[in-house]
Amino acid sequence: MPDQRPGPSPYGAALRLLMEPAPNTAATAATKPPTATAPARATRPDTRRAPAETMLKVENLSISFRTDEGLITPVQGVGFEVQAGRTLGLVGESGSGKSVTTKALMKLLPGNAVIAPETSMHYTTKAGSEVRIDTLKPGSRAARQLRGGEIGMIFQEPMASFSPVYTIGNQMMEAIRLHKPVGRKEARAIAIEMLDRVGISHPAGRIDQYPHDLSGGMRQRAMIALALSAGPRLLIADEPTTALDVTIQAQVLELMRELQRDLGMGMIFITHDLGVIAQIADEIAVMYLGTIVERGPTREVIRDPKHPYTQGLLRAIPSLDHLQDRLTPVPGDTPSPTERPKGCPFHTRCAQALVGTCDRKTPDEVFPSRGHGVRCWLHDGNGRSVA
Ligand SMILES: Nc1ncnc2c1ncn2[C@@H]1O[C@H](COP(=O)(O)OP(=O)(O)OP(=O)(O)O)[C@@H](O)[C@H]1O
Repeated sequence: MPDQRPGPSPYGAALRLLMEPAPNTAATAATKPPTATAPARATRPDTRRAPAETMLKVENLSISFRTDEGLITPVQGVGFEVQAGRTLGLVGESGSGKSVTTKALMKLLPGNAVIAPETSMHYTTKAGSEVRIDTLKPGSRAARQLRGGEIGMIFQEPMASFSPVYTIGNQMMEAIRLHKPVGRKEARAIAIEMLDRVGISHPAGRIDQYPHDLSGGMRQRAMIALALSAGPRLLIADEPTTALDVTIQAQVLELMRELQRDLGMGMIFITHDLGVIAQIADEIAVMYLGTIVERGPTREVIRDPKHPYTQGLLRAIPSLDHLQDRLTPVPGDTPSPTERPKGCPFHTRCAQALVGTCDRKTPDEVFPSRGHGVRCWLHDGNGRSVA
C-alpha cells in the first residue's frame, strides 16, 4: 500500500485559508504560498457565479470487472453533476475509483468491465442535444466523436497523450481535423494559436518539434493545447500537475482556470491533493472505496466537512508554517474492492462508527445543507449530527 500522505505542497497553506473563518491580515501574509502565480482562492473575488447550466449528470453509476477472482465492483452508486464553466474536484485515495469513473465517461473501459443497468449518464452536446453516454457503444463513431470533440482529457504524464514519433504539430492537427472540417493549413494555424494560448513561446517553431524536445512543464502545456485544440466542452484532468514542480504546477493550474473562464468549459479535476482542489474546484466530490461519501461546494466542504473520512483527509494536510508537525493520516488501509466491508465502506477505519448501524447498513445520501450531501449515519439529513 503506497503512502497516501500528501507531500508539503504550498496549497496546504491555501487550504488553511479556506478552512479558517476569518483570517487576519498578518496570518494571511504568513501562510501565503511561495508562488506569486497561485493566489489563494479565499482572497480572490468570486466572479464565476453565472447561472449554472448542467452539462453532465451522472446517476447511480456502478462499474464491475469480471476477474479471475470473480466479479468486483470498484464503483458503486456514484452520482455527480458538472456545470458549464465550473470545476468538479474528484478527490480520493489511490484505488477509490476515480479513474474508472472517468474512463466510463470517455467510453474507455476495458472489455472486462460491466456498467450496471440502473446507471444513467446524461450529457448535453455543444449543439444542445442530449446524449445518454451509458447507452453508447464503446468504439462506435458516436463514442469517438464524444471523446476529444466534446470531452477532452489530460493526464499526469503527457507522454500518455503524445506519440513520441510524430511532431507536436502533426498530432494537434490530426486532433483538430478529426473534429473540425478544416484543411491542413487552417488546422496548423489553429494549433499554433493554441500553443501560443497555453504560453509556449515561439509556437510557430515549436510546432515542428517532437514531444521529447520540450521540458516537462512545456510538454504539460502542449498536452493541454492538444486536448483543447478540438474545442471540448468538458475537460477531464487526471492528476495533471502531480508530476510537476510546485512553481510550474501553480502556473499550469492558473492557466487551466484562465482557459476555462475564456472557453466556458466544464471540468472534472481528479487528484489526491485536497490543497490543489481548494485552488481549482468549485465543487468537491470525495470518493472512498468506489462511493462518493461527501460532495458539495468546495468552500463549505472544506470549512465544515461532515464525513469522518473528509475530516481525516483535511487533518492530513500539512501547512507551510507547521511542516515540522506530525501529519495525522487517516488511520488504517483502504480495503480492497474484493473485500468491501458491509454497511458504510469507511466504518472499518472510522473512530466514530456506531456499532450495529455503520457495520450493518449502507447509509443513503442526506443533505445537511443545500447542495452539501453526505453518506454517513452520523447525520440525519436535517442539518443535525446524530452522534
Ligand atoms: N481492468 C480492471 N480489472 C479489474 N480491476 C480493475 C481494472 N481497472 C481498475 N480496477 C480496479 O478498480 C479500482 C479502482 O481503480 P482506479 O484506477 O479507478 O482508482 P483511482 O482512484 O483512480 O486510483 P489512482 O489515484 O491510483 O489512479 C482498483 O481497485 C483497481 O484495481
